[in-house]
Amino acid sequence: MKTTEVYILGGFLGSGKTTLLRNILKQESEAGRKVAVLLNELGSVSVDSGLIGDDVPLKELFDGCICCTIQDKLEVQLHELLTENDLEAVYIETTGAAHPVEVLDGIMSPLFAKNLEYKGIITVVDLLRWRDRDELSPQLRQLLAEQIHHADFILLNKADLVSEMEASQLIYSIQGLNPEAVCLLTEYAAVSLISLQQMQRKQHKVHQKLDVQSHLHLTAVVHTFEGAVAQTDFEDWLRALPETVYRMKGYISFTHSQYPHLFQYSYGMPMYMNEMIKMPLNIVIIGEKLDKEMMISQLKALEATAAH
Ligand SMILES: Nc1nc2c(ncn2[C@@H]2O[C@H](COP(=O)(O)OP(=O)(O)OP(=O)(O)O)[C@@H](O)[C@H]2O)c(=O)[nH]1
Repeated sequence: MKTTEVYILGGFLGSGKTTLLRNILKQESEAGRKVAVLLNELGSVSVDSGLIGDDVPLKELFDGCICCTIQDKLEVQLHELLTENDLEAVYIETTGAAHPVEVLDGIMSPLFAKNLEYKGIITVVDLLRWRDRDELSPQLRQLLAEQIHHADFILLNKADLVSEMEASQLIYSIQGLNPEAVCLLTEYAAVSLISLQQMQRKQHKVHQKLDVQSHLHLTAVVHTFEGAVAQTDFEDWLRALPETVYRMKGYISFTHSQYPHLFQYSYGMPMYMNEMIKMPLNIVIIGEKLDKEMMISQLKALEATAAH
């Protein structure tokens, strides 16, 4: 399997995600790249899939939001898409009510994390809704703010519906929540594919200038264990992790048992399940401000200690 780029399209209900997706697919098709789409709809009738051409492999996830109910299904469908098609990129349109951490968690499976190049989160913001955010419930306002905070690329959409003066005030407030993301004022989510493809490179440049610690965006670190580790050492390592590690999952082999354990970690709580077969010993770590090199070298050190 070759490496496939993965983009997450997020943003509140009605902000313009489908409009963006259609726009991207048109450009992808013109560029001759083979891409697929994962659509997540709330409810069980597909509305958006009719908008996508027949030549684009498509999987739909019904009845629930990627984050809450159907992560396992998402994993299977993504796996099928990746193995059945030689894909350049996968676009995942999330329900407007999805939290970015949960979505990234849903796609970063230890089974195929190595075949994915996670490019980032593109958030579409409806400028009218953002202007009138005080009318929303505190929970929804919080979700909108989180979607902006975690984005790597923000489309300030429906610019035609606000005045220039309003637009500049709204941009200012959005950049305040996420100074590092690329912000673009758009009408009907008109954005060039090239600028989306470059988003990581741009970020990278910014990082070099700034302190690595000030990096705000969600990161997924993937490590493959070569051997077993001692459970007590591993748990010491867990306890010392920063609070910005939100999720971990993977297969881990402990020195005391023959088969690996499925390991899940969510906001500080580890959970283990016995596996009865050999699994690839990949572990995925999701969080903010993660020091990838340091984490991997710490995990390697645990393996080295166990091997002696
Ligand atoms: N005026 C205006 N309307 C827009 C713009 N972008 C999208 N729309 C319209 O807004 C509506 C919602 O757009 P969608 O692309 O379906 O939004 P969505 O985020 O996919 O919506 P959900 O799937 O319900 O979450 C559609 O009627 C679009 O035509 C824009 O820039 N300006």
